[in-house]
Amino acid sequence: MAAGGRSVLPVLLRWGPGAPGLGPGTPGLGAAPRRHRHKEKWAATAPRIPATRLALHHFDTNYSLQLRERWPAMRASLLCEQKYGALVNNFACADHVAQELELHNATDFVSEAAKKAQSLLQGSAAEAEKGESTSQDGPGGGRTVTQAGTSPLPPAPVSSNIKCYTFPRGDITRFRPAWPDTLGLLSYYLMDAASLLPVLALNVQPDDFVLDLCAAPGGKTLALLQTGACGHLAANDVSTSRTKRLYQILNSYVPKNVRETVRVTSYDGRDWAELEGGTFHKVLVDVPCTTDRHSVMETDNNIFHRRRTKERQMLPMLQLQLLMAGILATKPGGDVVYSTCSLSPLQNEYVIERAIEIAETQFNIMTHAEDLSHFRMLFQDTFSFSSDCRLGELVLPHLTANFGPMYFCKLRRA
Ligand SMILES: C[S@@+](CC[C@H](N)C(=O)[O-])C[C@H]1O[C@@H](n2cnc3c(N)ncnc32)[C@H](O)[C@@H]1O
Repeated sequence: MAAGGRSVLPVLLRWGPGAPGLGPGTPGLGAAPRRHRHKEKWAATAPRIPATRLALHHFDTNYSLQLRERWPAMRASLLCEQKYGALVNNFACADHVAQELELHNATDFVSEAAKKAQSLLQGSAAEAEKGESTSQDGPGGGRTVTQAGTSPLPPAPVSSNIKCYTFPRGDITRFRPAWPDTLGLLSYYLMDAASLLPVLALNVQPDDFVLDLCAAPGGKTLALLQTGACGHLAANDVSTSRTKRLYQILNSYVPKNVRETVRVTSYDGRDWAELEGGTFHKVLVDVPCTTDRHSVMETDNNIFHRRRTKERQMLPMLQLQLLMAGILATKPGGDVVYSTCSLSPLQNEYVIERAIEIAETQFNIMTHAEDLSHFRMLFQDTFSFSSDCRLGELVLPHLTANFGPMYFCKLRRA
């Protein structure tokens, strides 16, 4: 591969704030700062509006157009306490953990989905068999075969090594903090349960080489390790302070002999392909985004702070560059999962579409977005999904299932 993440920069730059659809007032990105003669005086005397209010105003403007009558309920959900899932730590001696969680009426939504997938698979196999025998036995059998052939495709199986407990819809019980086992490893990790979906979509297979390009603080890295399937895991994050949190998570949840196999780095992910192009079977690109829920609730590290306007406007560009680096880091035939925790199509489907186009036109790499609609079917008891996504899937915050937002899309490199 001649060109890496950075060398594609001139091409990608055309997709900056000056490009159509990303300029001032563009839905999802907010207005660019305006030059004003009295700006300094204005800035000195204007009342400080908290970043959380700026975020809410921005979302009200854009998401009310995008989501229409569904926005008020989603807005209320974003402003309410979010739900968590308890990712069970398979490395801890935690035999009784599942029992205790089940005693409190929590269920492992991953194994529930796996059971559902299994019964759907058996159902469609039986249907196909029935269709076949009818076609052989009776008159007009050809028609019956066609009917059996049009039944929905069976869903792909779900990794059963990952276990994550959630309380049922409408139940807002909180998990108690995790406790250490005799070796000091914590029993479970509390996270937005929707964050597991990109990891499940990656579908890590035994001995896969896996790259987690934007890994810190490490919830998804930990989930990837729980599969027990990674032949090699590289966890990278440009931020050294956030990488320290990744180390803390590894130290608290993963035994020494396993964490020593994880390669932790702090490179700018956009440069990855220059370092190691085409080497990974599976790549997770969980990009920085407007973190919609955090932005309306927390003042700290808020991307809607006025001094971060430019950074926020450049997010889709950074996301695209990271996704391109992820595609270039993947082996032919390998998979990339891209994810954000934003509702904005500019950070979701548009980034995917542009990446597919650039991979083809600039690098002669063909990629296609995989159909993940079976996720909607398998996980509908736990999450509320959008039905409007052109590519990938989007978990919508809902008052009875207050997870997400979480967008994820899987690209297969030809
Ligand atoms: C959404 S967070 C990742 C969360 C993480 N995957 C998890 O599950 O805990 C996005 C991360 O991207 C990192 N990041 C931002 N720019 C980056 C870059 N150019 N290269 C690599 N990482 C970057 C940020 O430091 C941040 O930790």
